[in-house]
Amino acid sequence: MTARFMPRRALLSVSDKNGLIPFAEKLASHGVTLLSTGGTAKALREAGLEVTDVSKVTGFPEIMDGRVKTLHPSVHGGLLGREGTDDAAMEEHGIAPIDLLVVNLYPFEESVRKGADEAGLVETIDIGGPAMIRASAKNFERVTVITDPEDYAPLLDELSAGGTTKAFRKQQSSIAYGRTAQYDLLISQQLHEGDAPPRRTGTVGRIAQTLRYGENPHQSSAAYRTAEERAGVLNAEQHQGKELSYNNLNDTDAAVELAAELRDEAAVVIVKHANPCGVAQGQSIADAYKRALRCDPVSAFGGIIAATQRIDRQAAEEITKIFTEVVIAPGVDEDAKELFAKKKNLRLLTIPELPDPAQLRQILKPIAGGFLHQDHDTALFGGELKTVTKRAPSEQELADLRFAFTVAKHVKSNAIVYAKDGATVGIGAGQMSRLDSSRIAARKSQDAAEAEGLSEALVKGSVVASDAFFPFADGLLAAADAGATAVIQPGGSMRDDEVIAAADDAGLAMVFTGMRHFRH
Ligand SMILES: NC(=O)c1ncn([C@@H]2O[C@H](COP(=O)(O)O)[C@@H](O)[C@H]2O)c1NC=O
Repeated sequence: MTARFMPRRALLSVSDKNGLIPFAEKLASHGVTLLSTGGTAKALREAGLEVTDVSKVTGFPEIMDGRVKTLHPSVHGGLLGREGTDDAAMEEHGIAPIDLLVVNLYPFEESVRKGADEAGLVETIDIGGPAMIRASAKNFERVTVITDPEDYAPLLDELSAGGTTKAFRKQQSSIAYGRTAQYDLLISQQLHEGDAPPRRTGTVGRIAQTLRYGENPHQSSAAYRTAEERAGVLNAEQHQGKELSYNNLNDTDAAVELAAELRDEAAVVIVKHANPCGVAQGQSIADAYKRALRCDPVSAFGGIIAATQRIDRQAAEEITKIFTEVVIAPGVDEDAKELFAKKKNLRLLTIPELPDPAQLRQILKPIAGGFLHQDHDTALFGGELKTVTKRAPSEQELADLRFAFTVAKHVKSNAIVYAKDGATVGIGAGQMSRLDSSRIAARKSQDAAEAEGLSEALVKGSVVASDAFFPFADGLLAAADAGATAVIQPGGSMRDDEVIAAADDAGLAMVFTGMRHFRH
């Protein structure tokens, strides 16, 4: 039989007091004596529970606005003392064991979300709480530590079964160290200043969802939420459809990030395998969708759609004409929902707002023995756009160039994006040569035109964006041959002069952005 241990004395010190009273009542009904800190003790007392103030145990008042309340040998000795090993020391110093610690920390994460100033952040750094959590978690042989209110019920189940098992205590200890690690990491990141990378970093998330599998069925997987709680797919409300898979989450995230950059207009992004395969602005979401779909209707089948505005019935009518895996938008009209409901396999998600791209923070990429860290790619241009050809782009070309470059930033490198009238008309992604990306984008545009029965490819009279400079004139000439009239690229190649001369010979207008956007 599994040995169970019934706690006799518990210390409760919680910032989040949700569920505290019924939980404490049950503890008391199991004969557990309650100790508590100021605010928690007050709440318990007001509910009619018998509770001893920690200051009685320490013989010391809570001082410095709560900065020091539980930091005392009577508390830490009570949590750390080993049964059998430390009995004499405890007796000598009059320390009574504490068998159960229930703590949730000062709401530092909330202060970050609310944009608290430095003083506000500092005052919500919990010191005594993590110290007690770590002490108790070390002593899981005897002590149970609860750091999440969601574990109140499982603990009470244990007590009803006669007490906690070692397995339960050890599991809670593991949860507790994960909690303090997450808390301290966020504090460290918030205090970091300057452009130099932090000495230590990483990411600690809290499990949001166990996924059926990872990218492939033989890979186990889960999704984790970090403390940022940024608007996005992990915080979206799902209205219908099966659970999101790993690939759905990854693709939807890519779609939302690009949609966020276009959020000032009605726009639609269609993503497949984390690459956009059709992006367009329009008079409405329905219009934008139809224009985005034209770019590559074959790839769009089974795609992920992100819209920048509410989806109405008209848009839903268009979207439901082909099979789509996920639709995400900042709202969906009721009559549109009715249409989507007929497509049982479509996952429909809403988010209150699209995230502000400037708020994105770090990117971590695991590699053997560690990981790479970089800031998010939040900017678009390095400064003013520079016209480098004899001919300057027209106003319409300029608008399309900006749009195409924004899309190219979100296409896996090498990225070539053709656009016309605020819609992509050819996208070449992920090739090892820029020339191949250019050719693939033009060919896809030809295919799309043929599917529509048009005599010429959609790229005729378009503009073209390249995520990095054209190292040779060949990629640029391929774009000109395909029918592009203007080019946007970062510039900076050793052969810029040759590329500019080729552009002039072909009658192209070309602008340099001064900023590259590799994406791998
Ligand atoms: N300073 C201390 O010794 C200390 N001991 C516990 N706390 C925190 O005080 C909070 C509870 O305070 P109260 O019971 O007064 O509402 C908990 O979040 C707990 O983690 C402390 N506060 C901050 O460090």
